[in-house]
Amino acid sequence: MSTLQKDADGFYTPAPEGEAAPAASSSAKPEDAEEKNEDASDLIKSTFEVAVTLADQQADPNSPLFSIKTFEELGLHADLLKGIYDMGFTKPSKIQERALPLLLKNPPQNMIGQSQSGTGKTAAFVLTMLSRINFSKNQPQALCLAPSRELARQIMSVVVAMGKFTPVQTEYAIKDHLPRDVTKITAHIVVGTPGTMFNLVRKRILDVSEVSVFVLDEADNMLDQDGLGEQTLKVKNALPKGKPIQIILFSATFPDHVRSFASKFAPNANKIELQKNELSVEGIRQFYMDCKNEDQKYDILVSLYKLLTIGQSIIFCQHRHTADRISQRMTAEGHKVASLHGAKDGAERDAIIDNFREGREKVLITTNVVARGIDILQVNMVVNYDLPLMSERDNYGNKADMRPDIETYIHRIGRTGRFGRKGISINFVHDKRTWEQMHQIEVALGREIARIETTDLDTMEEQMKKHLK
Ligand SMILES: Nc1ncnc2c1ncn2[C@@H]1O[C@H](COP(=O)(O)OP(=O)(O)OP(=O)(O)O)[C@@H](O)[C@H]1O
Repeated sequence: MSTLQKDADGFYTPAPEGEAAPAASSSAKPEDAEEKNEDASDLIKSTFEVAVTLADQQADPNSPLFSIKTFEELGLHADLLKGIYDMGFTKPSKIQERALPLLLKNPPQNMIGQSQSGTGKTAAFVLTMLSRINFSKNQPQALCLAPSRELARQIMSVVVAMGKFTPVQTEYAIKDHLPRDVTKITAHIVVGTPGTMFNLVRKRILDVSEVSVFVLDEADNMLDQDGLGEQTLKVKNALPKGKPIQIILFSATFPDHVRSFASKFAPNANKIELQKNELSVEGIRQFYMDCKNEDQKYDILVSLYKLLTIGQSIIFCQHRHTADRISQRMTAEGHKVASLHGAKDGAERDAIIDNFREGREKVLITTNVVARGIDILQVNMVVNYDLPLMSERDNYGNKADMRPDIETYIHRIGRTGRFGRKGISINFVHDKRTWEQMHQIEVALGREIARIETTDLDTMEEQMKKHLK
């Protein structure tokens, strides 16, 4: 069992002996030393460290329940354990080790949990929702919000898989999903996007009087005042007052400007936080290519096609019209690519992501709509055709893309390198401004982004094969 000590800032960190090595020493491990037949949990063992702050100052961090090493130690119902093992999970990942004992404790406590992309946050909150349902009541008891329908559908697939041996009933709160004449949702767990979830509450189709768990996945995005924050807050404000509701916020990123709002949204939460220099996983090797101009970005993307299809790849553009334009052009030139963005209708979006998930499409050209949360293990390459930028208002109040959006960058590249796997990201830069924006990202993350000559695809292929091996 891990031994924890309190540091000067009041964070609990593992004592030096026994526990996992911190990031610096684990990065010194030669890549080749990775054993090929380790089980999946071993792959992500000790690649990062988290700081845990307990809301309850009296809690004993040395208690055996503070961090678990097996799912059995959680005292879960046998049907849930069966679900976990049926999914092929043998032991908890680091975030699950740390978060689950705190999440499952009674009386329930709020949680603000941060861990890198692809490290198993979903299972932590899904297991919490499932373990808090009273299956004899046919009423919604747990709500989960995500920023996109694609992510809501993926989370639901985890609820269904993990709850396979339980009588759990589920429902979506995503656009155009429920039949128009529906009057009442009786499912135990409802997963969806904030606008649709609020509409269902407002129309009294979704009765929230029995809700006891409220989860925000990609919480920093869900609380962002310029984006989904308003709708998310409306859902929260509709929840019953004077009744304890466990609020759970998870993300790989919590930028400073949302941290204080998150603490108000989930008061007295137990907190699990990453260090600033540990925000991206080590398995993702980052490159950039210096393109002559915008036009050459397209030519280079086409020349990369063979590499893009070695496994699966996601190409991120800043705007929908760019994603459409390059996918139409590539298709016309005989390449097989799919494009996905928020202007397509729900059914089409579902079909596109399902085709990609099943491997029927190998290259997905998209926008930030799938930057967060999407978990497709075969994706080994991410291309930032356009770097992610923050929209800011210019002097005339018009929206202009300016500063690099560090959080979105972390989430975008995190679509590869899932759960200890290896991945590659390539950024296209084409002038001084885009190079500087990329450099700011490099500095913020403290990880090298290596240059690859645009003409040197052989080196790229070599590097890629070596890294992904
Ligand atoms: N204990 C475990 N053992 C084996 N595989 C696991 C375990 N926990 C999670 N996984 C797998 O790891 C992958 C990544 O998990 P998940 O999608 O929950 O990551 P995440 O932390 O939510 O990432 P992101 O920040 O990108 O949303 C999934 O394919 C999941 O099935």
